[in-house]
Amino acid sequence: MSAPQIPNLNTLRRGGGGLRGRLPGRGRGSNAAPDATPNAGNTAGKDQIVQSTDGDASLSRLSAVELGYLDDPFARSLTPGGGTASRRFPIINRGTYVRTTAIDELVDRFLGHADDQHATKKQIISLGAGSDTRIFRICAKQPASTIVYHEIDFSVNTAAKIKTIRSTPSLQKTIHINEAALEGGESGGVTISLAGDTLHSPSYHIHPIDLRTLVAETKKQTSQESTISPTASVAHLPGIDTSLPTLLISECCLIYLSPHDADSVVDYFAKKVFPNTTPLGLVIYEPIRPDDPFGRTMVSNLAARGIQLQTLHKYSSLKAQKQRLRDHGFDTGQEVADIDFIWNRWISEGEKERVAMLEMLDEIEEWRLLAQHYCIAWGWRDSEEGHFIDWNVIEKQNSDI
Ligand SMILES: C[S@@+](CC[C@H](N)C(=O)[O-])C[C@H]1O[C@@H](n2cnc3c(N)ncnc32)[C@H](O)[C@@H]1O
Repeated sequence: MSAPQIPNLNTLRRGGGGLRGRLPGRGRGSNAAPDATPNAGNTAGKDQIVQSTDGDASLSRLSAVELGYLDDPFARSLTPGGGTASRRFPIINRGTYVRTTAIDELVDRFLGHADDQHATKKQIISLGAGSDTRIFRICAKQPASTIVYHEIDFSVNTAAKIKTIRSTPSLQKTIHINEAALEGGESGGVTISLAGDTLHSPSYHIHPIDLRTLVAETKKQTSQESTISPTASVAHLPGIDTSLPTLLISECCLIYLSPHDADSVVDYFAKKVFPNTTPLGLVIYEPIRPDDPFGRTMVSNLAARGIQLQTLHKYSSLKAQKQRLRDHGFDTGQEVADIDFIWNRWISEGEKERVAMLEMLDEIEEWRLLAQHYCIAWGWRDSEEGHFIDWNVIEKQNSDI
C-alpha cells in the first residue's frame, strides 16, 4: 500500500494535512511528484503521474524496512533518490508489511523449497515492477539457476533501475552480473541496450515496455495470423520461456490501465503467449470497494492528484476479482482475501505481537477500514505435476462479502 494510492487519512479525519514524508522525484527529471496535477490533462502527463507511483511504492517499502516491519537489504539502494524522509503513518507501514508478506508467501509457495536440488525451474513476470526488490530477495536465498525473472515497466523506470544496478555492486553480485557486462555490450550472457533501459541476463530480464502496446501487438497478430505461435508472440519479450511454470504478478499495476487494456494484457499472456499446457498463475494486489464512504474519499483524493484507478469499478469487490481470474482461464483455482483478513488470518500471533511493538497504532478502526479496501487475488491453471499445489491450502476469504 503506497501513499498516493490510499486516502489521505488526515482528510478523512478532519479535512486537511498529509503524509509525513515528502516524495522526492526520481533523477533525470523523469517522474513528476504525485501532486503534479498540471500535467494530468494530457496523455504524457497522465503517464508521468502513473510512472511516479513507483517512487511512492518504494518509499513506503523503505519506511516499513527502516522501522523493522520488513527485512529487505535492497530497499534503500533501489529507492529512487535514496529515500530520505520516508517515514509513513503506522497504518501505512502495517499495510506495506501485510501486502509484501502476503505476496512473498504466494511467491515462495510457487517457487518451492530453495534447497530442493531437483526443483523445477520457474519463471516470474512482474507487470509494472518499478523499483521492486523481489528478484534480489529471491536470488539472495536460492540459486539464480532455478529462476527466470522478468520485469516490465515504462522505459523511464527501467532505465532508472538499470542505472541503479550499474552503480551498486551489492545488487550486481546478488543477481550475478559482473562489472564488465555493465560497461556495455555483451559479457557473461548479460546485455544492456545502448539506451540503458533493457537488461538481459540468464536469469533476470528487464523490459522497457508500455503494457498497453502489448494489446496492440496482440491485435496485430490476430489480424495477421489465424493461429498464433507462442514464439511469434514473445519476439518483443526476449528471454520468456513459454514452457516454464510461470507466475504473473501485478502489484498495483493493472489498475492504472483501462479495463479493456488490463484484460487484454492478462489475456495476452494467458491465452496468446503461454500455451494452455503451461502451468500459469496470477497474483493481483490492488484497491477494492470504491463505493462506500471510505472508498469514495479514496477515489476523490486520488483524482485530485491526477491519479485514476481505472479498473477499480469493474473489479470493485472480492467476488468481481474472483470472477476476473475465472474469466482469464485460471480454472484450477481462484481465491481472494482483503488485507484485513490476511493480517488476521495469515500472520501468526507471534509476528503480530512483534509488529505491534514496532510503532504505536491507535487507529485500529482506521487500520481496519484501510485494510478492507485492498485485496490480493490469486488464480492458477495447473498441470498434473501440481506446481501451484501449495496454493490450495492457503486460507481464503468468503468472496460473497
Ligand atoms: C504503484 S507502482 C508499483 C511498483 C511495484 N509493482 C511495487 O509494488 O513496488 C505501479 C507501477 O506500474 C507501472 N505501470 C503502470 N502502467 C504501466 C504500463 N502501461 N506499462 C508499464 N508499466 C506500467 C508504473 O510505471 C509503476 O512503476
